[in-house]
Amino acid sequence: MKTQTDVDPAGGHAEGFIHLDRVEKVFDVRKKTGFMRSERRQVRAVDSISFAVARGEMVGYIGPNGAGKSTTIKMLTGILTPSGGRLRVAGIDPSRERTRLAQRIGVVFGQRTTLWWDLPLIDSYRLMHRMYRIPDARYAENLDRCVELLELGELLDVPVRQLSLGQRMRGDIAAALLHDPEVLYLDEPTIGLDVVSKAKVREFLRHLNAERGTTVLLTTHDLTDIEQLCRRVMVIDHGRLMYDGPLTGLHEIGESERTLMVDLERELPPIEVESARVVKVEGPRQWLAFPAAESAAPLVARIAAAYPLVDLSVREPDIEAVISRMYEEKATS
Ligand SMILES: Nc1ncnc2c1ncn2[C@@H]1O[C@H](COP(=O)(O)OP(=O)(O)OP(=O)(O)O)[C@@H](O)[C@H]1O
Repeated sequence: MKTQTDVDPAGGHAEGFIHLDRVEKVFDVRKKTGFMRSERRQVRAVDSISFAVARGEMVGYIGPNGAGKSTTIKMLTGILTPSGGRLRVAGIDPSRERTRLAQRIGVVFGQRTTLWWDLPLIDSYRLMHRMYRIPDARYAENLDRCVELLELGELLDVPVRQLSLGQRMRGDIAAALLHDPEVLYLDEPTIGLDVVSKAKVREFLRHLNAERGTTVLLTTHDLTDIEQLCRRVMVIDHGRLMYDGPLTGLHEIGESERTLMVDLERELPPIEVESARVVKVEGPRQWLAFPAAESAAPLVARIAAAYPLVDLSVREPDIEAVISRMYEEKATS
């Protein structure tokens, strides 16, 4: 399997800024097997995973439900202790020095908030200012930057429970960055957001990574997040690392397909065009599947030249489909 390693400026291989060496996490679970009876079972949530992420990289960490993504992130923050292997973040062993590490990392869980529900947004930030003992000047500078880039100005005095999901998510991202962390873990930061909010979050993360060199590990079910933000993606399934490389390579391995949705001026028979096939027609709207590794631009040009095209959009394949194709490929090779 292809693995990227960290290369130090002197030219040799150095330990990654985030470094996992055969890390494991096994949970002991009790399963009821009858009245007053239960059985002990072990769940291997993370199974001998090794990877290195260099400082300043923005990496996608994807996989189906229950694959082991959140467990990995919890070990990287020190919330969970690995059952085996070696793990370091910025040279720190997270489970041994959780408090020291907290000063250097930021975490955003899309499904949960770290903000105080009943307080205005700004009060949560003030509390974090104290909790993290952020020097006043640095706090003011970081807050100003986040307020500007995440468009939070009008929201600072609004209680968190009154914010929309997209506003709350931007508020949470700012909260994770007030203490200037070198690493940001994002677990589903765009889940449930509308198109405009997703675009704002992605734009901000791109800016953060480019301007501040923040190392980002991004967990998502939305492959568009990965496509727009990460040059490198790691795929985990059943606790094991299945792939580590560029997203295009993943599409090639899985021979996955993207979908082009086109709106025509009127109802027409299925479009006939090279390297794509119509999979659905509904009135003047048609859906075409085409290889995910190919650019959509020449396909769109061919359709526009031959058909009365009004509008279009491209949808990425879902992660589950890509991964099941990877398995099919393995089974037949
Ligand atoms: N505290 C726990 N006790 C027992 N089993 C757990 C615990 N936490 C996670 N697991 C199990 O470990 C496996 C991996 O779970 P994990 O939450 O890491 O997956 P995930 O990839 O984050 O999934 P999702 O995308 O659904 O959030 C699952 O089988 C889950 O049931």
